[in-house]
Amino acid sequence: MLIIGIAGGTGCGKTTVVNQIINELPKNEVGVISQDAYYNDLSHLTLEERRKTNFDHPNSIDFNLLEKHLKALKAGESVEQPVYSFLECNRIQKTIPTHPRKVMIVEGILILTNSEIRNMCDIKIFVHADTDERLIRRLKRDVNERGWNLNETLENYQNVIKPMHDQFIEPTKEYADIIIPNNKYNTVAVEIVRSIINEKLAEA
Ligand SMILES: Nc1ncnc2c1ncn2[C@@H]1O[C@H](COP(=O)(O)OP(=O)(O)O)[C@@H](O)[C@H]1O
Ligand SMILES: O=c1ccn([C@@H]2O[C@H](COP(=O)(O)O)[C@@H](O)[C@H]2O)c(=O)[nH]1
Repeated sequence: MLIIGIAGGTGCGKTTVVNQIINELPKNEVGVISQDAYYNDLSHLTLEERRKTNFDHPNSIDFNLLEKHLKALKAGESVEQPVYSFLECNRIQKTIPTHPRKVMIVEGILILTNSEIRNMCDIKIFVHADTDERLIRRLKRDVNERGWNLNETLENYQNVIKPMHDQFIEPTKEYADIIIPNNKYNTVAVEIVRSIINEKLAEA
């Protein structure tokens, strides 16, 4: 199993790039695991308390479970991937059966901060978009889809998201084998990653 790690700051376009990569690839040969599904279980807290959590610090992720699941998939076993609700700021009861695939993509802002996960990745990719571009995308998405208002997002961006990005996420660019510039849609980079995957699929 080839594991491809895709990191990058919030709003850089990781999910979009992953969807572009897997689009046109055989569905039963490539799987995706999202780091968001592995936020710590916060069921012991109220929604109000959960909304105050720092979701941009590496400690907010249950990396042990993510590592366990990746190892199981690599060993040919299926796992139950948690499902995360951004509106609830928590995992929900449902899980998604996730089966081993020839290629598994793991994406998330913090995945390259964890040395165990990093070492499991055969290819490490960092998606880059400028800070102002990411903030604009984030604002639109938080207000339209994730249950935050404009002021909450701006305040969170200044007090948590930006400092955490500078301290933990941006430095992981150094670990990347490939950096994808994504201020604009980057079809050439997507095509290159897709051809690497196709080569791997043809091997087996
Ligand atoms: N290259 C791009 N140009 C313009 N908008 C983009 C681009 N890539 C992603 N977006 C938009 O930005 C928002 C965040 O993208 P997303 O892929 O969810 O980022 P991430 O997963 O890194 O947080 C989405 O609304 C998406 O449609
Ligand atoms: O309940 C939550 C949990 C996390 N977030 C924010 O999500 C981003 C990471 O997701 P991307 O899709 O990669 O942007 C992170 O910056 C958290 O602040 C949230 O809003 N609510």
